[in-house]
Amino acid sequence: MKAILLGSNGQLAKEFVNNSSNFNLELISFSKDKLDITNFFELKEAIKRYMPDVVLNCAAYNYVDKAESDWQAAYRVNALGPRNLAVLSNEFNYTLVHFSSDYVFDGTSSKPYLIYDEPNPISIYGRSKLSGEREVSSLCSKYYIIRTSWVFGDGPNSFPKKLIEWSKGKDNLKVVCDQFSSPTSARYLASKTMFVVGNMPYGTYHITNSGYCSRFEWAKFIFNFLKIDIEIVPVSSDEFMAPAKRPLFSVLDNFPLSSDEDWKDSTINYLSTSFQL
Ligand SMILES: NC(=O)C1=CN([C@@H]2O[C@H](COP(=O)(O)OP(=O)(O)OC[C@H]3O[C@@H](n4cnc5c(N)ncnc54)[C@H](OP(=O)(O)O)[C@@H]3O)[C@@H](O)[C@H]2O)C=CC1
Ligand SMILES: Cc1cn([C@H]2C[C@H](O)[C@@H](COP(=O)(O)OP(=O)(O)O[C@H]3O[C@@H](C)C(=O)[C@@H](O)[C@H]3O)O2)c(=O)[nH]c1=O
Repeated sequence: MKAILLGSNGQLAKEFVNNSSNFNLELISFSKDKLDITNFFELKEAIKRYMPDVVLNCAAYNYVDKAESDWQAAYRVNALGPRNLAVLSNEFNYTLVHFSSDYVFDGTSSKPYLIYDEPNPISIYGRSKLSGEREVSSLCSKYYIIRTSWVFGDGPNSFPKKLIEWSKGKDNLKVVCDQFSSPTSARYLASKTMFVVGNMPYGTYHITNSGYCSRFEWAKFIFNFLKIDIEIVPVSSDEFMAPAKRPLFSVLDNFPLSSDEDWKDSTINYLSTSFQL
């Protein structure tokens, strides 16, 4: 299967690139510098040139706090970019694989969100991602929208890597204990996405690792496993006065898919390879 991948320097993108032969993908990948998804004409040229069967859109504006002020950039990348890709999917007949977020939900539910539950984002980032979903589902027919949560993988932007940075030079670290979701490894997400593309009808899916935890529990798990001696102090989200509100409970029910790998196993695999234990 010939595929174009966009946003190739991201966490998820790297998993597709590194495992392309296992996934049977003849992959042509572009970083933001080489191909910007907000540039319709350059996108069209690339699509016309390579005529892919599939486009994997791993490009996104993921700066949740910054999006509150820099909202035009968030909508440009997370909504107008997917619009370009959806329009071109109709013209060139490729399947569009687009990724979205648990942050499209408001987090007030007491049970995991189904694909049929009504989104109600509470941040600009969440609204921009929901707008991207709507562009894709309304403008093209051959699409997969895949929502996921708390992705960790290669690169400095994953929560585990941020925790290590935040903890440097400290003997205690405050971590929020009132936000719950499923940490999801980029590796698992890429491989389950390929299963969906090969086996499931078009539409919207939830793909996450199984189980869930608070950010506090996840942090404790990570520092324990890495044997880093630091006190992790549970605090409420209010204590950080972050510009963007986060959903408090954004666990995604993977129905009708199964979720085959627990977040703890994925976290251990990731820590063992990323920190060369
Ligand atoms: N990370 C997470 O916790 C979660 C992510 N998701 C979604 O999953 C998908 C993959 O996320 P993840 O791998 O973590 O993302 P990353 O932030 O790791 O990677 C996104 C990539 O997109 C690039 N990019 C930004 N703007 C453009 C543009 N205009 N054109 C082309 N490329 C661009 C970025 O480049 P640069 O860095 O140079 O800007 C970056 O390399 C995204 O859709 C994301 O919204 C959903 C839930 C959770
Ligand atoms: C600095 C600091 C922050 N925090 C908290 C505040 C805030 O709730 C959270 C911020 O961490 P992050 O920046 O990783 O979180 P955030 O950017 O909100 O992560 C989200 O990213 C987007 C892309 C998604 O789609 C979501 O699924 C989710 O992964 O961490 C602590 O608990 N302790 C600290 O010392």
